[in-house]
Amino acid sequence: MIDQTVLLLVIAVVVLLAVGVSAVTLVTRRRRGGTTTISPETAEALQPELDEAAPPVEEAPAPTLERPEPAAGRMQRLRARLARSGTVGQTLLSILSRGDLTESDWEEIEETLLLADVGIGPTTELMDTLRTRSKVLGTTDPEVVRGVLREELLALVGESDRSIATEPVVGDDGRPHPATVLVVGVNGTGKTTTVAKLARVLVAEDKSVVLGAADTFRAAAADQLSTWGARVGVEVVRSDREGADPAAVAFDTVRRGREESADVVLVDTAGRLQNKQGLMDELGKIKRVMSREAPVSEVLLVLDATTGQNGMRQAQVFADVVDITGIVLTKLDGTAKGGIVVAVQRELGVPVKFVGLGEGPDDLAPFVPEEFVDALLS
Ligand SMILES: Nc1nc2c(ncn2[C@@H]2O[C@H](COP(=O)(O)OP(=O)(O)OP(=O)(O)O)[C@@H](O)[C@H]2O)c(=O)[nH]1
Repeated sequence: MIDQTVLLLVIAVVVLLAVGVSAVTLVTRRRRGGTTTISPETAEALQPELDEAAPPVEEAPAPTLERPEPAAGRMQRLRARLARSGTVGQTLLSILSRGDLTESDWEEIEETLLLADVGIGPTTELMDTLRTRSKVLGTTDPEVVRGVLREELLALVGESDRSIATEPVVGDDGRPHPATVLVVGVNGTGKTTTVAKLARVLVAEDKSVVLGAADTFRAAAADQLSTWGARVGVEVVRSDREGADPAAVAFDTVRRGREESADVVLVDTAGRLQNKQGLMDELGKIKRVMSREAPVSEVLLVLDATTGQNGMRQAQVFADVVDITGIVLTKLDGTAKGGIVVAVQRELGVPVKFVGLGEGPDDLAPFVPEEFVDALLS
């Protein structure tokens, strides 16, 4: 009898100990954030202890994704930011409206154009056509003069395909791959912010996008891109190691884009001075390595509009290393040197596709020549 009681007591102690150990293990695992699978019976038996031991886990609210502003019409919205560039248009209008222009008036026109960074070639061209047309017209009517100047400035900016590749294409291997866009330029021109802003433009067009943080010199650049990406639900491929091979990150980004069947892959690169041969060679390598996974559809050169002729020299070297297919002219807000739009297109033979008009997330506008010229003359 006593034996039976002792036996029952021992069994009760063992069961209690087993329940206690399971409860402690489960609580510890929950606190580490891991997961485990237990039977429904055990879960039921443990529930009271668990409820007491661990406070209910509060679900983090799902982040609300931003809906970026559609790209169309942005230049119109941001037109006031071109006010400083507009001084060139205003000055030309006032000189041309004087009538019977003297040589000193023409010199003033020339100086205005050169100061606005239009460049020598395009300036001479515009002067010639304006001389001819003003003689033929023989009028000082401000509206007529404005019309002539508008036409000639538009001709100078020129027509071009300013779209960027955003459609997946079928590769030589018969598999589809995303449009891939490599973004390059010297330090501080606004590459990282441009990549982020471009992602927003694409998201606004319902494109799926993967970003690559191949600026591995500056950890902050990858953080910056990740933050911007998270705001619109765009994945960012990056390396945990500072100074990692940027070509490897670029390659992984394209591969990830393929796995995800993304429409577009955008790759940010570190700023590099055009006279550092090693860094320029590295850029060539990034492009080559990316191409192993999918041909590079687009190379965008980001130029700071405020750097004038120096920017032009950079552009030429970049164009020699990686075929540039388009220019993004940043910081066009707050500069009187809007003429760089004309000069850079002429010099490189590739169009300005986007312009940066501020630091806000949607302050990147597709470049529309008519809206640009109208802003200069308003
Ligand atoms: N006003 C104005 N500022 C801009 C524009 N685009 C970029 N910026 C600013 O320029 C600064 C540099 O931008 P980043 O995107 O970090 O430049 P980055 O080329 O990636 O820099 P590195 O990686 O160091 O070469 C930031 O303060 C941006 O907000 C623009 O269109 N207008």
